[in-house]
Amino acid sequence: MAELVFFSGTMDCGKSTLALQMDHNHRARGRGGIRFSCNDRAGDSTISSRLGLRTDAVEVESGTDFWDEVVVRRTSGLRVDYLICDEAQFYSPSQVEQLARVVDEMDVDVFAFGITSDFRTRLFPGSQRLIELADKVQVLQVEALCWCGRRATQNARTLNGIMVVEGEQVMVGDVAAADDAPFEGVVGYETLCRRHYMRRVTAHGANLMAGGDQPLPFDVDACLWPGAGELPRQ
Ligand SMILES: Nc1ncnc2c1ncn2[C@@H]1O[C@H](COP(=O)(O)OP(=O)(O)O)[C@@H](O)[C@H]1O
Ligand SMILES: Cc1cn([C@H]2C[C@H](O)[C@@H](COP(=O)(O)O)O2)c(=O)[nH]c1=O
Repeated sequence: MAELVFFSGTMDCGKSTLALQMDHNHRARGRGGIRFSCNDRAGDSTISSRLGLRTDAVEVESGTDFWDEVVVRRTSGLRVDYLICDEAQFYSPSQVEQLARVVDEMDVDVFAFGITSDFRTRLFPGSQRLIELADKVQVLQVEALCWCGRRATQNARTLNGIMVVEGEQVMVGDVAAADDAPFEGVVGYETLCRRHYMRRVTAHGANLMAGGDQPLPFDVDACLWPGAGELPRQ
């Protein structure tokens, strides 16, 4: 029996890598699938992994109807046994409902991959609907880490390395490597543990507080930015 599975986690925990691996494994056994993505960092109509893999995909737009996408291919004789749905946090709730219908009424497996919550810790509407409807929600085994070494559970948005809590929900961007200096005016992301998210301490902020010459991690938990410790307002 087909299933709707949501593989979820923070940014940079290996979701797109797993999406490409699952597609490869199913295809290698003769199954037919369609790859979808939405707003991938590498550009439209692409699934890209930070491990270096990159494959073409159908770009999901606001008018995309997953039911029609499967029907059109099956009608023209193509085999569709499964869908790979990357960046699924950006799909609309009604598109997620279409995915559930494709599973139940066409017996197509749907493997969806996406981040659960946004830079304000709020669920993306697409992720919320997936959590509500999925047969299984699987948290990825590879843990993204906070600069302090704890498991990262939050995706912070940064500007010049400083965490921001105001802005549009959707802003395509990437996480920086630990030794990259934050670029002037560039919006980025950083995975943080809840404690450092709540206190708004990014790696850059922690380095500044440590005087810049002390290797991380160190104990900055007594040092707080003004406003840190408050939950970001909606
Ligand atoms: N140079 C590297 N060597 C080994 N693993 C890497 C390297 N760069 C990235 N990775 C792995 O790739 C993961 C990110 O994979 P990716 O599929 O792009 O994540 P996601 O789609 O969840 O944002 C990292 O957590 C890390 O495990
Ligand atoms: C937290 C957050 C993230 N995004 C964007 C940034 C990236 O383009 C994607 C996540 O991609 P990944 O493959 O999981 O790294 O989402 C956003 O638009 N808004 C946010 O709040």
